[in-house]
Amino acid sequence: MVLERLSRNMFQESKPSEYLYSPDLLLRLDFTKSPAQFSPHISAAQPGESWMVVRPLQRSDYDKGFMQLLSQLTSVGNITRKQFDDRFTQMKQSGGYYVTVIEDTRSAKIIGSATLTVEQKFIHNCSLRGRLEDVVVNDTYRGKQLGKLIVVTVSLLAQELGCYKMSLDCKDKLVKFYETLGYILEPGNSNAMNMSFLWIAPTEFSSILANPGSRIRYAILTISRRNDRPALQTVKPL
Ligand SMILES: CC(=O)SCCNC(=O)CCNC(=O)[C@H](O)C(C)(C)COP(=O)(O)OP(=O)(O)OC[C@H]1O[C@@H](n2cnc3c(N)ncnc32)[C@H](O)[C@@H]1OP(=O)(O)O
Repeated sequence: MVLERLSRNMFQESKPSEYLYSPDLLLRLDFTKSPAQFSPHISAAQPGESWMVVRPLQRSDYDKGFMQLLSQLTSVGNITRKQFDDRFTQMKQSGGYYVTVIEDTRSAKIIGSATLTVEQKFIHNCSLRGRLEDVVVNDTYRGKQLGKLIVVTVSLLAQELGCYKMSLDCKDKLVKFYETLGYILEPGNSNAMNMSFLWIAPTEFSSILANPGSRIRYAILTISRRNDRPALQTVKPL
């Protein structure tokens, strides 16, 4: 019955759109395996409202506010439909990308998203490791368990796909949130370290050259081209 409903929600689109990965994978998730407490109980198959569906990203989600949702998490840039389409195709072809969303089907808007990426390893007998990325819930829908729902969904998906562990980076204030979902700060092994490379889109690049020092207080020392895009390779604070 539940599976029937989820399948119906997933396929009942007036114009079917391509999924990033098979929606069947989400039908197999067993929410009783998660330590997360839901009150009332909800799951990917039964998100608690008839107008809500948890599913893989679709190509048509560009028109359902997916990029606008991501902009509540971090800077996104002006992504054109072609850029979105190309990236969707690359993610699908490479495998290992499980961008999962929650849609409000009343407004045809994406209201939550989280990404599982699966790394293939040689260690631990050619194991798989999951990484949780880009978790966001639309600000008008927060506090209704949707953050928990989307994180638990992709975490169980990682387990279903055979990952031996799942990791994430987050701000200090979110540690408690993730702890309630089964993530653990391991003593002596919980430092996130980053080396940031400042990539810059061609349009932003020209605007910085036109207005040196206006938005970014760095001097450009060398410029390289990578993936056919100009990029700052070395920067020095002014
Ligand atoms: C790996 C990563 O991507 S880290 C990046 C996380 N994303 C962001 O910071 C983007 C902006 N924030 C958001 O989109 C949302 O606030 C989210 C995704 C963090 C949480 O979404 P919500 O739908 O509000 O979460 P949900 O309703 O499931 O809340 C679950 C619990 O976490 C707590 N919680 C939620 N957000 C926060 C927060 N920002 N700080 C502290 N606690 C929080 C809630 O109080 C709730 O606690 P309770 O179960 O005791 O009532």
